Amino acid sequence: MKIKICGITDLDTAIAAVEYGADALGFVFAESKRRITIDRAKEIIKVLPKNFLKIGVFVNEQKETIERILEETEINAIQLHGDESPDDCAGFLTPVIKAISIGSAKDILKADEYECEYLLLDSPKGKYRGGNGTSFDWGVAAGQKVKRKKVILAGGLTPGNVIEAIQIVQPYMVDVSSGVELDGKKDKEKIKRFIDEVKGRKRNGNIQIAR
Ligand SMILES: O=C(O)c1ccccc1NCC(=O)[C@H](O)[C@H](O)COP(=O)(O)O
Repeated sequence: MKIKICGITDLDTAIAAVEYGADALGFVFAESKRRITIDRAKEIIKVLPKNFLKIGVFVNEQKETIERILEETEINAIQLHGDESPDDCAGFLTPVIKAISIGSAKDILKADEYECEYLLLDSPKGKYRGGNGTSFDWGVAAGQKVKRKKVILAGGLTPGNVIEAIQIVQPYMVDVSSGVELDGKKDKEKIKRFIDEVKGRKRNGNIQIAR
């Protein structure tokens, strides 16, 4: 099971998350309380391992802007978290994650229209387009076959609920932001607890992972 920690804004947290065992970090370039500047992202990314998965999160952004940020920052995957069409998601040289808000099972079927490598299932949009700390009904996504795509589960995950969510949805990766924060800031202790839970470091028994 892979783990993405999203909404990284400082080097200390980024390094800690990598050391604890995160597989991917997300940097939000859209309107958000976690928005990061290109310069700050560059400072963090240059310290991270070259092949580590560094994901830029965008909402309805111009393709040229995304490509410029990719070039400047060495971000190596993009997450499109707005109303991007299948055409908007095509033609990038880096892997694309399309985020879909899940209200009902038919929302997952929309995914078939997209040719991207990853599909991120998130709760319906709140004030910003993501990172709202609310979950959707995981039962809706249980056992859904998403053709040719790796599923990333997001939305309201915490160290306390992530194992149940994994058991129900059986994703390829889990993604967390609010659930590893304290007073609106990333909290290293919570990040460690989240990662330890998912990696099974403090648990007895096995969880069945299908993908
Ligand atoms: O995190 C944000 O502030 C954000 C703002 C605008 C678009 C996307 C955003 N985050 C995307 C993510 O991948 C989050 O990790 C995902 O929505 C889950 O967030 P949370 O429910 O807070 O764990």
